[in-house]
Amino acid sequence: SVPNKLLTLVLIHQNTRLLLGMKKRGFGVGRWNGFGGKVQPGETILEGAERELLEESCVRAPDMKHIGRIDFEFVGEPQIMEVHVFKATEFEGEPAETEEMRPQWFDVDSIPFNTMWPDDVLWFPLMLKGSKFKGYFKFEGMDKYLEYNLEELDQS
Ligand SMILES: NNC(=O)c1cnc2ccc(F)cc2c1N
Repeated sequence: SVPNKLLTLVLIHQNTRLLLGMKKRGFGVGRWNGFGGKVQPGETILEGAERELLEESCVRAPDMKHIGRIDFEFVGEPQIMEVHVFKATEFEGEPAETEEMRPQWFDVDSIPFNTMWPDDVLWFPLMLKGSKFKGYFKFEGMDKYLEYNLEELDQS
């Protein structure tokens, strides 16, 4: 009974384009991803998301909204990774490369799923269409999930 590890993930979705970053080091290195990371003690999940977005991409997105939560379990690890997903449409500044991330715009019809986490292809459509969602994936290693569930939540 270990408390979940709180993480954030921010996607900037502007009309037909999506901002992703190539992770240059650390967890998920070599994959295109949204921006985010660990929530620090004393900050809210939203504050953590805003901080990580700025640190990793050099932009701010004051209109970001919480759109989902996905819990990731890894076989053999007691701590569940609780990822809170946020989406923004507006941003301030210019996306710029940092030590962590190389940002790039992708058309929503050509998202590079083959160089992303394998679960993204399942829930990105929900994120792109504006649904709220809750998911769970059990991973064995970094490239394969053994089980999952994913549900769209009522907006009402
Ligand atoms: N954009 N997708 C993610 O950020 C993502 C996807 N899958 C994961 C699976 C296990 C994990 F620990 C983290 C992620 C994750 N951050």
